[in-house]
Amino acid sequence: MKIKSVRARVFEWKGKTVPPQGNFCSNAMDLVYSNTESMSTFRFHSWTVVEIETDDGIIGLGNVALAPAIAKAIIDQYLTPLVLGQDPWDYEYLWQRMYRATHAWGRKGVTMAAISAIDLAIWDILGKSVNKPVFKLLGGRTKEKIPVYYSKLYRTNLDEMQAEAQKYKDEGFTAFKMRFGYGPAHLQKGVAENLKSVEAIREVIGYDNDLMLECYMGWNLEYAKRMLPKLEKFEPRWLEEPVIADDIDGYAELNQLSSIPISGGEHEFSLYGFKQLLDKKAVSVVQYDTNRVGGITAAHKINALCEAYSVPVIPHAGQMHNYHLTMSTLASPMSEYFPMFDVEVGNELFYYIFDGEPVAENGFVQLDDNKPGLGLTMKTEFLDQFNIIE
Ligand SMILES: O=C(O)[C@H](O)[C@H](O)[C@@H](O)CO
Ligand SMILES: [Mg+2]
Repeated sequence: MKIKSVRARVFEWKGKTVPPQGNFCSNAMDLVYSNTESMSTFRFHSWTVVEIETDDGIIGLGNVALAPAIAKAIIDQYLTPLVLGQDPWDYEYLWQRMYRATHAWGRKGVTMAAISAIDLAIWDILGKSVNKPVFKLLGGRTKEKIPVYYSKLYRTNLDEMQAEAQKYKDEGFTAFKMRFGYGPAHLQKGVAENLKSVEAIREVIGYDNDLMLECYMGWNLEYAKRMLPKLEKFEPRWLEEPVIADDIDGYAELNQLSSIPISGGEHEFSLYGFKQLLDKKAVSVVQYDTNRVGGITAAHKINALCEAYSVPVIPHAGQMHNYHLTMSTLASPMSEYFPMFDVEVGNELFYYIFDGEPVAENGFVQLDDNKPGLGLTMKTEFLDQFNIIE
C-alpha cells in the first residue's frame, strides 16, 4: 500500500456564531490587553481537514484546529512531499521524516499540529486497511466505555452558570469543568468574582461530583500562589493551565504548593515536551490533544511515559482522535467532552465537519468495535455554512 495523494482543506465557518461575551474565560492575553481585545484572541472558527488517499483507494481523515491556514501551508509545502509514495504502515519512519525535516523551525506549535493531522489520517488508513478501530491497534478496549467530564461553564452571570451545571448534572454527568473569568489584571474584585463562581457551581453539583477549574493560561505564578489556598476548600479535581505553557518551573512550583493538582499539556508538544513536564513534576494530569501533540504516533508514546510516571492522561477536547487514545490505555481514566452547541469559541466546530463523534450518555461515551479507523466521515449537513479553501 502506498500514499497516492494528500489533500488539505481549510473549513472556514461562515454560519451563525454566538461568541461568549465579556470575561468568559481568563486567557494569556488578559495581561497585555484590556478585556475586549483579549477575548477576541479566543476564536477557533476554522479547521483544516486532511484526506490522504492510498493506491488501493483507502481515504484516511486527519484534522488540525490550531492556525488551520498555516497548518495547511506547512502540509502542502513541506509534509506532503515527505509522505507521497510511502507505505502508511511505516508510520514511525514517516513521523520521524516529518519531525526531522521541519526540526529547524518546527518541533512545537503549528508545525507539530500539522504533523499531527497527517499522522491521524495515516492511522485512520491503517485501521481501515485491517477493518479495525484505531484503539484496537493501540492496545484494545481497556474500558467498557469512556467516562467523560462536561466542559464549558464559561464565566457569565452566576444564575446562568448554575442553570447550565444543573442541566448537565440532570443529564448524568458527574464531573464538570468551569472557566474562571478573572486574573491578575482584575485585582481583588476579580479574586472575589472567581471564588464566587466556584462556590456557585459547588452549590449545584455538591461534593459528590468532580469539579475542574480552567484558567487557560490567564494567570501568573504570583496570582496563582495567592489563589490556590483560597480554592482548596472547594476540593477541585485540578486547576488547569494557571500560567503560560513555557513557565514550566512555575507549573512545578504550583504543583507542589497545595493539595490541588495542577493540570496542563494542551499547549505542549511531542514526547520530549511531556518528558520535561513529567521530569519536573510540573503537572499531575497530562492533557495533550492528539491533533496537536504529534498525532497518534506521539500520543501513544506519551501514554506509555505517563503510565511509567503514574500521571493520568485526560486528553483535551474529547473528539474521536483523543477517544481512541483514552480507550486503549489504563493510564487514561477519562476524557473531556464538549456537547454540540451553536458555534461559540469553536471547540464545537468538530461536530459540524465530521459525522461519527459519539454523544455522551449519562457521563460516558462509547466507541464501536466494528467501526474501522478513527470512525469518522465527512458531514454534508453544514457544508453550505463553510468557506472551503483548497
Ligand atoms: O481545556 C479546554 O477545553 C480548553 O482550554 C478549551 O479548548 C478552551 O476553549 C478554553 O475553554
Ligand atoms: Mg484547557
